[in-house]
Amino acid sequence: MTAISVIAECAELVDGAKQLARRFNLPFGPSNAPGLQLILTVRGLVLRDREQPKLGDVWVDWTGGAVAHRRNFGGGRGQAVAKAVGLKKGQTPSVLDATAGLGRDGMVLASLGCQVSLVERHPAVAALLYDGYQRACLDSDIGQWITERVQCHHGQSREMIESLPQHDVIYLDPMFPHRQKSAQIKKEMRLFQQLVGADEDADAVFTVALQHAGKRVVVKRPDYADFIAGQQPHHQIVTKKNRFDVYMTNP
Ligand SMILES: C[S@@+](CC[C@H](N)C(=O)[O-])C[C@H]1O[C@@H](n2cnc3c(N)ncnc32)[C@H](O)[C@@H]1O
Repeated sequence: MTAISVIAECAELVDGAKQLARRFNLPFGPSNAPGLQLILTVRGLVLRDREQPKLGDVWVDWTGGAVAHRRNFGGGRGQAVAKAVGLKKGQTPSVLDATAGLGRDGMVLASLGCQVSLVERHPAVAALLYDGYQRACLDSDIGQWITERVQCHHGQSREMIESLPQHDVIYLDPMFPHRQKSAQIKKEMRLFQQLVGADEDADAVFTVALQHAGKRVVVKRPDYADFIAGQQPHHQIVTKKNRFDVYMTNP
């Protein structure tokens, strides 16, 4: 795993940054530590590569930017991810997003009315996710429904799937090696890949998900990827770059 340390942007944030480091079991400081840094700033928690600052910062912002744009103009229930989980008029399934990452897909589903449990195992990604969640809960536009519909969990999804109450849908979007040359991959995604690496246990998580999902398991894959665990889905929703393989648990 890439080395990562937590630091504060200014003296007033040092206590908060130390608390965060303890909560996610990450080292605090020093400010010149090599590798990646989680920096607590006045606008929120950001991930930065000290040696490659041009890659920019990664953070979770559900109130503005691309996530808000997708929420407002992304196509609502017509979006592929919504169709894949079975969102229809009068049907808003509960979703356990077992590979939450920065929570973008989960957020789309919550904005459309689903109860969403986000599960993320990587401590730095989970810290970014919690930070974005806490800020979103306080937002005057989206805070109320975020608080009512979204829960964040830090842990291994196999364990969380077994311990959380049953959800209608288990959603999986494991990291998949990119086919493009690295220069073509979005800078943010490069930083994220460097941090998280490959999700080698995806097939095992899928097997547990099939045993526990109330209605279906949905797996997001790049268009060139094989089926997860070599298993043919019951149906697929295909977009330009991705597909959503849908496995019904009671076909
Ligand atoms: C491709 S990203 C997901 C992106 C996400 N769908 C989004 O919209 O932001 C995959 C994430 O799943 C997490 N992950 C993979 N396997 C996991 C597991 N078994 N338990 C918990 N988290 C897992 C990885 O750490 C990574 O952050």
